[in-house]
Formats: sequence, C-alpha cells, structure tokens
Amino acid sequence: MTTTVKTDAESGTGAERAPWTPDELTERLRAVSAARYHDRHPFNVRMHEGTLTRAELRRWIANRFHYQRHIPVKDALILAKFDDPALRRGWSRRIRDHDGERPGEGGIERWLRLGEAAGIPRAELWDTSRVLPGVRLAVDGYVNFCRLRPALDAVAASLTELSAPDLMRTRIAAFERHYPWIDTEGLTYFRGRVGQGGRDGQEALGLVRAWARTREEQERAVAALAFKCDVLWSLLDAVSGGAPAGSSCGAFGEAAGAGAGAGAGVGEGDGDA
Ligand SMILES: O=C(O)c1cc(C(=O)O)c2c(n1)C(=O)C(=O)c1cc(C(=O)O)[nH]c1-2
Repeated sequence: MTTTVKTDAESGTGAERAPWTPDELTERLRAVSAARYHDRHPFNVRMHEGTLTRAELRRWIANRFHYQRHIPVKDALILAKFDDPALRRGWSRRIRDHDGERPGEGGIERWLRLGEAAGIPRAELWDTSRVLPGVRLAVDGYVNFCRLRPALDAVAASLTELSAPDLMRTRIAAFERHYPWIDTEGLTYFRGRVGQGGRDGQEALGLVRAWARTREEQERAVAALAFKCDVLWSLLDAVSGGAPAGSSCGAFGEAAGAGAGAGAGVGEGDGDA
C-alpha cells in the first residue's frame, strides 16, 4: 500500500491543518467531555437529585449491565490491535479488572451484586430480558466501533473515563443519601471505579497524546471521544424512555409501555424517592 502525503500547501488548507501541540489536543478532548459527557443527562441529573423511582433505578441497573458485560469484549478487540507486548500487558489489566482473576471477583461480579442489592436476581441480568432496544444499539455501536476502527480511535473513545471518577463520587453520595433501600455493599463497584477509571483514563490519554501526531489523527481522536459521549447519552435516552409497548424489557413493577416518571410500582412502594 502506498500513502501519498500532501503538504499543507498541496492540500490547500494552509496553516489551519498544522497539528495541535499535545496540550492543545488534551484541551480539545476535555472540552468535548465538558460539553457532552453523560453526567449532564437528565436521567443522571434526576438520579443525583434523588427523584428516580425504584423501577427507574432498577431499569438503569439492568440496562447498564448490558454495557458493563461488553466492556471486556471491546477491550479484547482493542488488545488484538496491539503488536507490542508492553501495550498488551497494560491493556489486558482492564479485562482482568472486569472479569476478575477467578470466579466471584471483578467488576462484572460487583455489578451483579449491585443488581441483587436492588432486588434484581443475577439470572435476570444475564438473560438480557430487560435490555431495551436503544441500549442494545448503543452498546453494539461502541463494540463495533472498537472492532472496526484503528487503535487510536478505539483508545480515544475510552477517554470518557477521565470524567468518570467525579461522576462515581457524586453517584455514591446520591445513592447513600436518596436510595437507602439499596444496601451500601451494593455500591462497591462504583467505589472501585473511582481509582480504576482515573488510572485508565490517564493511561489512555498518554497513548492518544503520543499517537495522534498529525492534525487528521488528532481530529479523529476528538471525534472518537464525541462518538463515545453519544453512546453513553443514547443509552440513557433509551433508559429514560422505558419499555416499548407490550414488552417487559424495560419494565420493573410498571405496566409495560409506561415511560419515565410513570413509576407506579406494583406492591413495592415504588414511588418513594
Ligand atoms: O457509570 C458510568 O458513568 C461509567 C462511565 C464510563 C465511561 O465514562 O465511559 C465507564 C464506566 N462507567 C465503567 O464502569 C467502565 O468500566 C468503563 C469502561 C469504559 C471504557 O470505555 O473503556 N468506560 C467506562
């Protein structure tokens, strides 16, 4: 394969195509997160205010599990793009964080325990019966992005994790204050992610800063992060919308077809905040 490299003058774009410095790139990445990260999504805002019903919170836990279980899958797809043993060693730690070193450990197990603390049997999380159509599409979109795009784009998409630790702290405080019906033991997943998310985000940022040298590569990294913000946002849009009519996939003690806010629970004190 031959690659033709055009100078700025040849491509007719002049100085505007000059690469950003690594710090300028970082600033642009942070600006994308500041504008589009899902901490500002109305569903998260309601979660933090304490106004989600039990049914809504269960719907979120069950649907977010679909995202969680696919994180190590997308990380394995990224791993397969690396030909450097040191890179693979570093990235494979993410898979172990989620899958654990042995049965009964790891992030997926901790999310299953969160589900149990909220009254959702683990079999019901595994069998995907609660997964909403929009959540399936958002998660597929992210996995396929990491499958099909170059390593730079796939790693840049994970940079939402730079914003995740603050969100985890807010979430833990909100759960303890507003949703005491969920045993605090169930929050272990979020507690662990404060440190893991920060570390993973910094590691990915170092790689993106080192790899994205041309303006085209830098713009791809920024676009990848924007795409990932859209994945997380779309997931919450779907969770907010609730179950399609006639389906039980988003419903927890609600009539099928009821949307967000219609959390009149069936015999489980659902309306309390
Ligand atoms: O609960 C959240 O808001 C949240 C957000 C994100 C994120 O920002 O991508 C991740 C997680 N959680 C998470 O638990 C997680 O393991 C994770 C991995 C990744 C990733 O893209 O590699 N993001 C996130």
